Amino acid sequence: MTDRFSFTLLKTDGGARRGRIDMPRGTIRTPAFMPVGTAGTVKAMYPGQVRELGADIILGNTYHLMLRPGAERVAKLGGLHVFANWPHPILTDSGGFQVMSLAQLRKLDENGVTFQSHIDGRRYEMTPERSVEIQGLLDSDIQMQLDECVALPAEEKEIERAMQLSLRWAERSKAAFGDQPGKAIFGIVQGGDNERLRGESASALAAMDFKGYSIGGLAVGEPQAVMLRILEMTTPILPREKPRYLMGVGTPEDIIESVARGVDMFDCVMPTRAGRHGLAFTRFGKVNLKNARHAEDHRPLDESSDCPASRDYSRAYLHHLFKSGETLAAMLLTWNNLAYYQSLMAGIRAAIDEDRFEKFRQTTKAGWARGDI
Ligand SMILES: O=c1[nH]cnc2cc3nc(NCc4cccs4)[nH]c3cc12
Repeated sequence: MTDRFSFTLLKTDGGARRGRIDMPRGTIRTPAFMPVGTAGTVKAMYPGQVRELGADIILGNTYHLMLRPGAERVAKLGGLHVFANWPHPILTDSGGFQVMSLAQLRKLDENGVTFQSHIDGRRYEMTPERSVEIQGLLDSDIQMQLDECVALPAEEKEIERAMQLSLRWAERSKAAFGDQPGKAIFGIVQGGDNERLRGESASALAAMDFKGYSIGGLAVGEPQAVMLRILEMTTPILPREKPRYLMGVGTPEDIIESVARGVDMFDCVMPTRAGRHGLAFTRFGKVNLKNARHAEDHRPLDESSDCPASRDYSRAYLHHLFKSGETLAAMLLTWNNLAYYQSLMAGIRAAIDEDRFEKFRQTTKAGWARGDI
């Protein structure tokens, strides 16, 4: 066990990195996928189940938790780990991204962003200092600076304005966080799809000596090629000995291509949200269980899987559950999808350990391309 945050780069294989983050609440094996637990729950899953699948860390959303049940209330109840019965590391977003995508009547200025709750219309002010205070009240292990993510496509001067503001907010967030050895705050690289601005943002943040670096402003609808091009020129500018976290990414293909370009940590609602809507992720690609072609298919999703949801239920039954709107539908497909994502991450980590990442990447992509037989 350790009393402080530390990242160890264990091995590289081409651009892919194998590492580990040691924190007081546990170790995070990288490359890592963080299931999203927005309101203090990974939807349709028990915490113990999420852990059994191999998740070392989950994500919580500051925006949702500050509105309901409230950061001070979570603190009064012992912090998010006690409240949600997840004793392992938790990473929280700063809330800024959700404010801009969910809240009403948002006003952003130098000091921060004021907004009205999408739940009850109450007014809030989010500043770099308040965001860090809220993440502290949640007892978050890995915290994010407050930033401004612009939607693409956008004018260069608009991207520059938001990137420069985010750098000023990075300084303020880091100052507010202070010195907490057992926790970490990450800077967030912005700059849209503009390589000059991305370089300026990454270089300036590297000089601020954060414990880790998030790459923001992506997975906001841009083509995958744009995301990968930005990654290719950004990760080499970030300190090699610190973790890189690509926010909001992604599909299994996005993840494997981003690992190849030096990313260590991922989070995405894809496996959980898509699962609730009938989309199964498997090693032979995606399967839409609402499709009538499954109505009499007695095969499970993947008989070779060690996950009961993938192995012990027929596609016909899963199809029936979705058509009937049964609660178990979301439970089983979320379970399958998170099992698949964690098995993909375990496969990536083992492949890097054994110097066969490129082979793993080709074989895995071929499996998806083969499609669902
Ligand atoms: O620049 C960012 N700053 C702070 N949080 C983020 C979260 C992000 N999540 C996505 N994509 C996944 C999405 C989830 C919901 C809408 S897009 N992109 C993201 C970018 C940022």
